[in-house]
Amino acid sequence: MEKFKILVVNPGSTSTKIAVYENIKSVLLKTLRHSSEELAPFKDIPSQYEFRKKAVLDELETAGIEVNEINAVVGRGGLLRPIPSGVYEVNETMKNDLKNRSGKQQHASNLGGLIADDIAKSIHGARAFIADPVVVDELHEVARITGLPELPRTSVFHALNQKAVARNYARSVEKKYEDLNLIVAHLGGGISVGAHLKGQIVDVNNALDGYGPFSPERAGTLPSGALVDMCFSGKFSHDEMRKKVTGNGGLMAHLGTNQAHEASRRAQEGEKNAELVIHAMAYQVAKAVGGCVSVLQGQVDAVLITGGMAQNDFVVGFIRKYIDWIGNIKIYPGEDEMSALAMNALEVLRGERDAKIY
Ligand SMILES: Nc1ncnc2c1ncn2[C@@H]1O[C@H](COP(=O)(O)OP(=O)(O)O)[C@@H](O)[C@H]1O
Ligand SMILES: CCCC(=O)OP(=O)(O)O
Repeated sequence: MEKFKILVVNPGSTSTKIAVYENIKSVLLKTLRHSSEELAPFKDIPSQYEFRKKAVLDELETAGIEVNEINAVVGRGGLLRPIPSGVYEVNETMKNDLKNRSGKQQHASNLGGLIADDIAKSIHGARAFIADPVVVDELHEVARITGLPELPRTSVFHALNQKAVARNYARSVEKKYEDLNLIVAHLGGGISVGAHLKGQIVDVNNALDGYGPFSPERAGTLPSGALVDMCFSGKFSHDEMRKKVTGNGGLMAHLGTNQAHEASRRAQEGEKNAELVIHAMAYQVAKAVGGCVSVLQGQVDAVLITGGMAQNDFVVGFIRKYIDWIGNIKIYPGEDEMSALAMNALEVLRGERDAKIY
């Protein structure tokens, strides 16, 4: 069987994850965590481009992996226009949108497709892809409506990992994803809680700058009147307000760190405010899960808790206190994004599926 080498590049808000697969076998898997201090010198996400790309190339060099032997580079997809789930070949339209479409709405995942394309271009014959970007949109029409017609709800979340973990669970119980009703809570730098109705994520919060639980670096749902007044107080620029909502909100605002494991350690060492804030974050996650139970009309096969913070029993313990009554809670610590990205690319390289055109 032909052997394909696939480089996976996954820039998150608080990390850069790098992997290399030879067919289905992982030969490199590395998570670089970025503290708020490390990212502070960068004025915005585009200016992190060289830093994140160098991190990827340095890891390959350290691991002794020859770049020229790579057949495909697959990146986590960013803030494109809303699109169906799937694997997409990086093209000029996509690159243009990754650079320009989102305006002041920014996320590190925008760099995934760009870095993938850049590295692939330097290798003879290599291809560049993204898969299940953060804008995958399967919302039910009723879930889109807000109290202002000009501000509908939008789908911006951990689509890649939500789908990958949900499919893993389905495999583990020998059922089809499309036959199950699942609730998936991804607890990363941002937090998303999605209602999966027979394979479609019909409701999910906007984990970036919309609404939902606050997270290590996002403010989540805020009192809208007070937010409007703050915007017009004259004390903050547009960019500063944006940064409060995404980047400097959540644990960052309350505790000065975007690293939940540090916040959790402080809480367990007796820092009362750290404990209260973590409890509050967990409480908001639990309320979102409860909302999804209603969306699924009580027909829930399982609740899956995943993402970086799912590795932490202290955080997960608070959530479970409020949701254990639902039953069948499964924990998937970390994420399955790297292998999901690699397998998407592998299937295209093997000709088992077509890459979609953006
Ligand atoms: N063992 C752990 N305990 C608690 N929090 C953790 C642990 N490992 C990672 N995290 C937290 O998870 C968050 C990052 O989630 P992750 O999904 O890995 O990254 P990103 O959102 O950047 O893609 C950070 O706040 C990090 O501190
Ligand atoms: C942009 C939505 C997905 C998200 O929040 O990802 P991170 O947790 O990696 O920042």
